[in-house]
Parts: sequence; C-alpha cells; structure tokens
Amino acid sequence: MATENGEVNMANGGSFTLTAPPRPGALPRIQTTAAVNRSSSKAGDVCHDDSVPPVKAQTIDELHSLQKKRSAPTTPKQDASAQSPTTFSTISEDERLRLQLQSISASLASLTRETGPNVVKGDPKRKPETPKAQQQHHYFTPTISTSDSALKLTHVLYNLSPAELYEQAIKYEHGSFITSSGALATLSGAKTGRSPKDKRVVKDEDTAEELWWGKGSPNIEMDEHTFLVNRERAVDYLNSLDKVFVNDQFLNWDKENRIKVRIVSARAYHSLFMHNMCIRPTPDELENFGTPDFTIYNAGQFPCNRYTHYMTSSTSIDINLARREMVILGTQYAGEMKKGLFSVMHYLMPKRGILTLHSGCNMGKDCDVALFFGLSGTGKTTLSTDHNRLLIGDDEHCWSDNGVSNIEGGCYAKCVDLSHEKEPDIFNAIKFGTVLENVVFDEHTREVDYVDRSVTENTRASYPIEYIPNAKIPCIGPHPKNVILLACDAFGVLPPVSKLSMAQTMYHFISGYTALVAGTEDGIKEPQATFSACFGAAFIMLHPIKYAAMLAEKMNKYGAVGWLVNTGWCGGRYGVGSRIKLPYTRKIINAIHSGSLLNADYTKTDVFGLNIPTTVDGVPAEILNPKNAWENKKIYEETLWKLAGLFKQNFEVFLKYKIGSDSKLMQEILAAGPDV
Ligand SMILES: Nc1ncnc2c1ncn2[C@@H]1O[C@H](COP(=O)(O)OP(=O)(O)O)[C@@H](O)[C@H]1O
Ligand SMILES: C=C(OP(=O)(O)O)C(=O)O
Ligand SMILES: [Ca+2]
Ligand SMILES: [Mn+2]
Repeated sequence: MATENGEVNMANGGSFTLTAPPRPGALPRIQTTAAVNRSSSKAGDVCHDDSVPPVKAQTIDELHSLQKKRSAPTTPKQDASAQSPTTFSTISEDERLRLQLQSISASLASLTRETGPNVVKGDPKRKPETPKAQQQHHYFTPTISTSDSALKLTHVLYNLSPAELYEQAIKYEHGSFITSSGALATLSGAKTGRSPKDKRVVKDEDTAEELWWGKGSPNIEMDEHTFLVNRERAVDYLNSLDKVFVNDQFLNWDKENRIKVRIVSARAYHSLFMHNMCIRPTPDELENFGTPDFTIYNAGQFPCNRYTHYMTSSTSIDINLARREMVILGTQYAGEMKKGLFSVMHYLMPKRGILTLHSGCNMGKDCDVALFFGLSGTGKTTLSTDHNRLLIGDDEHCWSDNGVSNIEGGCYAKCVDLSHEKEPDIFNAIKFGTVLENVVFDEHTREVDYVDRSVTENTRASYPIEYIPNAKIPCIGPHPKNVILLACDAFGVLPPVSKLSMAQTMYHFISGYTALVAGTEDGIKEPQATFSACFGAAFIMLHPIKYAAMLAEKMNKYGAVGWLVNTGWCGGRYGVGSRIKLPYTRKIINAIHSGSLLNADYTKTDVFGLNIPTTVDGVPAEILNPKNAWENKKIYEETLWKLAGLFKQNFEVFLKYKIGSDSKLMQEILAAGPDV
C-alpha cells in the first residue's frame, strides 16, 4: 500500500487564502465561491474538476425570470385586478400541516448526536383520533431542552411523500413549478454546481494519519472547533425556521454494508432530491430505523461567516468523520449532499475491504457487468442507461467480495440538450416525482426547453432508479467483466476506443483525465485538461493509490478487462472537429459488452501506445484512429504531444508511491503511460 510521507501532508500548510479584509465603510458584496476561487487560488491547489461558473442573476427575482420563458401570444392575459388572492385551499392545508408538524428544535440544538430526536406517532398535543391516512407518518417530539433556541418551535416534516413535498415546494419555494410532464422544476440559487474548493474535512489525530491531505487532495482541513462553529450556525438557522424536513434513508444496496443516513434540510426540494437519490426505506425499516450512522445538516440558504477561521467564501461543506456529521452552508446545489455522502462512503467502505467507485454500472442478459468510470459529463449516466441492459446505477458503486452494489436509490442526469430521440429512457423518467434543477420552461405550457442554458449549463434531473424501465432492483450484480474508463477529450486526440493492459488501466485510472470546454458562452476555445485521480478526486478520502491498488487487485482476481473510451472530440479539437456521435459510442460500448471487441484486430498508436481496433461494427473505420480523422496531421501531432506532456506532468506526483511491497509495479504503470 502507499506510504504517505510527511511532505505530502505538509504541502497543505499554505494553501488557505482568506479574502482580503474589507476597508471600513466599504463592505464588499459577498462573492460566490467560484468568483472567489478564480481570484484567490492557484489552479492545481486542490482538485479542480466540474466547478460551475456562478449564475448571471444578482437577485432571486432575476434568477427566477431566467427560468421562465414568455409564452406564445395565444396565452390569454389575466387582468391583475380580476385575479383571486392566492387561494390554495388554505384551511385544509394548514390543518394538514398542523397535524403533521412537531417540534424538533431541542434535538437539533443538541450537540450530542446520541440524544437525537425521539420518534413518536401522532401529535402528542392532539387528542387520540388521528385520521388514518396520517397515522403512517412519524413525528418527532423534543426530549430535552438545552438552549434558548429550543424555545422556538420548529416543526419537522419527516419522510414526506413526493406529493406532499411537491405541495410544500410549490407553496413556499420561489421558483418551484410543475412541468408539462409532471416533474418539479426548481432553482438551486446562486450555486448551480458543486463547490469543491469549499469542501472541508476535520483533521484530528486519526484523520491526520488516515486521510489524504495536501496538494491535489480534495480534503481541505478544518479543526473541530471551527466545525462546531459552522454546525451551530447551521443548526441555529434551521431552528429559526418554522419547519425543517428530515429524511431517514439508506445508502448501499448491499444490505450487510448499508449505512443509515439522516438529512435535515430547509427546502422541500432538498428533501425530494434525497428521497430520490438515497435508498427509500420500507415502512417497517423506517419503524426500526434507530440512530442514523451519518447526519447532514443542510442550511444551504444561509451563508457561513467569512470571518470564521478557515473560511474563504460564504460557502462551506464540512465533514466531520468522528462525529459522523456534515454541515452545509452557503450552497443550495443538491448534488453537494449526494456527493458529500459519497465521500463518506469512500472513507467507510475501504476500511471493510470494499472499493468505492465513481462509476455507472449495468448488466447484460448474461449477467455480464460493466463499470463506467468518468468525470462529470463524460457519459456515466448516459451510457449506463442502456435499453438493452439492466441499470444497476448511474454514479456511485461499491465493489466487495460479493460483487457490485449501487450506493444510491436514484439517478442524477445532466439534461442539457436532452431529447426523447437521443435518450428516451432518461427523457421518459422526467415525470411526477422527478426534480428538475435549473431548467428553463415555457411559462404557459410548462414545456421544458432543454437546449436553453439561461440559468446554467449544468441542468439536472433527479429521479428514483425505478423510473428507468429496466432497472435492476435490488441494485446489485456479480463481479464486473469490463471496466470502461470514459474521457471526454476535447483535444480530439484520444481514440474513440482502446483496449488497455492492466498497467494501462492503472495509469489511466490514477490519471483520471478528461478535457472539457469550460462553458460555451465564455468563448473559451482552448480545451481545459482536468486530471482527477480515480476519476473522482473530489470525492476520495484516502490517497488515490490506495483505491488504485484495490482496483488492480479486484480486476486481477475477477479477470476484468479495461477499456478507454473517448466520448469527446474527433477529427480535430473542440471548435474544429466534432463530438463523437452518441450512436457511435453506443456501438463501441455494445461491442465491448458482447465480447466481439476482444477478438478484433488491433494496431498500436504512437505516443500513448494505445491498442485500437481496426473495425467496430456500425462505426466508420476512419474515426477509429484519430490520426486518420484529422485533416491537418501536423496540428494533430502537436496536440497529441501537448496532451501527452500534460499527462506526464500530472503523473509525477504519484511516482514516489508504491503499490505492493516495492516500486516495481509503479514503474510498470508509469511505463504504460505516454512516451514523452
Ligand atoms: N458520444 C457521447 N457519449 C456520451 N455522452 C455524450 C456523447 N455525445 C454527447 N454526449 C452527452 O454528454 C453528456 C454526458 O453526461 P452524463 O451522462 O450525465 O455524464 P456523467 O454522468 O458522467 O456526469 C450527456 O448530455 C450526453 O447526451
Ligand atoms: C452529481 C455530480 O456528478 P456527475 O456529474 O458525475 O453525474 C456532480 O458532479 O455534481
Ligand atoms: Ca481534479
Ligand atoms: Mn452522472
């Protein structure tokens, strides 16, 4: 296993840049994280994948106006004076809420997780006969009174159904609407993507030894005290509200290694998102839920205090492994919760010899399982959702001695440019119960315009996995046969498919390359190369070499074959060539699944030394070798060498680590990279 040396740990020392103190009387506007990051931190300090530029709107109303498109003129204009006041059947709704709500404030304010809320049935203030439909709900009641904030009654809406959450969202959350297909469209506010540079982890005696710190690591350190400051801020905020949402759910379909999670949040949208993304307990399982293994306090609407030590912006996502808690301040992007829990799994599971994978996963009729690794936007969700195969999951998995299991209960698809024609299964999953984040729709017909990027490029749909018709439930499968590494290469020099040796698989897994264009509107012509170890450096907790060693061991043991698939550009870089057509990538993936590609004829490419097939059924042969696909061979060569150089530079940091007892394996892995 890798030996972590002191050097790496120390490298983190100077990487915290506090925003410059404001001059008296000239308080600066609170900047969004992305803006702060751009001005204050050097690229490469921490993992830098998929942070999304801030939205253009300055106020909620402006944001909201981006979301709705003017209807066609046929829409009858309503006379404002003739409009009835918002009569949303208030009486029954209020009565319904009153029945459901209970105080949780004392337990929220408690610093001791163990004295969490008691679950009782029904409202203790009410006389016995609770209507039958409501008896199934569970309600919290405070058991202790520890702080002033306990005097404020905060009601808990516990594991509400999607229908109830829709009503809550539409009634109380600005920018929430039902779309024509029945999905709940909503806005995530200023943050429309994750904020990896605001993800902090408490460094204590244990985690200082165990976790990966320093250059390249996603774990920005914070101390226990600062965590408690942020925690108190989040909890006080939640307590100041009239109501909070609580979800009790599971992670990991492998029942032996299942984790119980509790998510406390302030928005119905967040509760519905987690309802979709985590595994939904049966009524019996909920009855016996007990103490959660991990709790999220999501106070995303409320900022952290920028003058708190360690804070570099108004956003902070804080993980405390010892307390088994996560606190979210200053971002409402829902993906922060699911990916935060994924990080936690990246810590807990390897301790049990289970490898966590940032990959999609599906299974053929012959029970052949394929993994799809890749950074955001490379095609994990799209390619694992395959009408001819069973979907095990689109994003987060475990590989144990028993095989693979999905960590989640739902999928989170990018929906920019989505169409029924291109991706029917995902398109059809966008119905009642699905959360649609930051999409633009017609004001009147409520038809979503997936092409519109007014709010963000990173529009998303979150739906329960059973909304995909051929989902494999329970979401588990045997050991993988194929391990497919996806890279969206905007340089256009990686072949559409290559068969990898074990050493090459490790080289590319550790490198975790993709190159995307950083937002079309910014006019950025140069592709941005990103290297994110294990195709998920933003979520790993231990040193990447530890996961890589586990992957090598499992692939060897179960005879899995590695493949590199470029889902990006072909025939030239971004701006010159074009993105490889999805139907072609699907044909390539089919050939991998069927085994036909194993027996194809191969040639070796220069520089990267990749084995590429000369033919693939249904794919034009001239695109299989990028050199043939490029018109200008000279620019092709230059671009190829440039990318190879970037790979080499990125890999240098890993050379001092060992896999196994000596450095032999690491040398072999290095030799499997490009010759530069
Ligand atoms: N050849 C291709 N292969 C895979 N995806 C493609 C391809 N061409 C375009 N796309 C688009 O790229 C995006 C991939 O996103 P997604 O599957 O959500 O990625 P991930 O799950 O890895 O974040 C989708 O919008 C998909 O339609
Ligand atoms: C949810 C995310 O993952 P992905 O893009 O890999 O689907 C994310 O990066 O916020
Ligand atoms: Ca990265
Ligand atoms: Mn995805």
